[in-house]
Amino acid sequence: MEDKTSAQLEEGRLLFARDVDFMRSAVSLETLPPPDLPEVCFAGRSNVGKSSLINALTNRKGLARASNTPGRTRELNYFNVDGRLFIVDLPGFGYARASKTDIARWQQLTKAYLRGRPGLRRIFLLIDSRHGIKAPDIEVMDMLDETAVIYQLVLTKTDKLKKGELSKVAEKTQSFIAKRPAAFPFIVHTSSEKKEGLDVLRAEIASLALPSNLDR
Ligand SMILES: Nc1nc2c(ncn2[C@@H]2O[C@H](COP(=O)(O)OP(=O)(O)OP(=O)(O)O)[C@@H](O)[C@H]2O)c(=O)[nH]1
Ligand SMILES: [Mg+2]
Repeated sequence: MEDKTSAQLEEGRLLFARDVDFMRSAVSLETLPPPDLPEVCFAGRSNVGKSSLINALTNRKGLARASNTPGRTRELNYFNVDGRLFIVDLPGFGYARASKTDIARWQQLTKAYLRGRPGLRRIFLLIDSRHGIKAPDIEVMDMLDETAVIYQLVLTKTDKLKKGELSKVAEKTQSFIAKRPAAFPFIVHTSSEKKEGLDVLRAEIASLALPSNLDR
């Protein structure tokens, strides 16, 4: 994991200490908000912990709807962080308890979004640390490697693993992305449950946001 300076960590903490508001749910590319701010999104297989991580980062339990049932998030949910950045909670891929038509529609929307959204500064691709990188993740990375948007891997639910197990997964994941052209070279380890790795992720996100009012 990347070392952040104390100034970077502080910048991240300050950003997330400010207002974070749910903005809108979009079910089509036409209903996305105008791309007026830089944005980052949380992508990953169903149930990997995208919504929980947004709640943990913002310290707001019910902000993004998390659930035990895979396929909980079905729209692109926009959050406005202090007027400086959008965070987008994406529907998961790889599973959904819904009709085939619905699944196809969500996935088409998500893919179109990931490929062509103006203002999208980084895709955080979440990987369940218990499972590691799976075929559907590779499919998404293949697609992203063809685009100019950088994606960064985030290992989630690290509280479920013993230290030794986690270092093995981390090592494997790190060597996997070393060969990927659009992958950000550092992975982040997080536990929303134990609130670990959040400050590093906050700092990374803050580095992509507009400068704060004070600096503007
Ligand atoms: N132990 C543990 N469980 C977690 C963690 N993060 C999420 N979970 C659990 O994993 C399940 C799925 O979490 P969500 O945040 O809803 O996952 P998601 O990726 O948003 O799922 P979809 O919206 O279906 O794509 C929930 O039961 C969470 O409580 C974590 O850090 N540790
Ligand atoms: Mg979700």
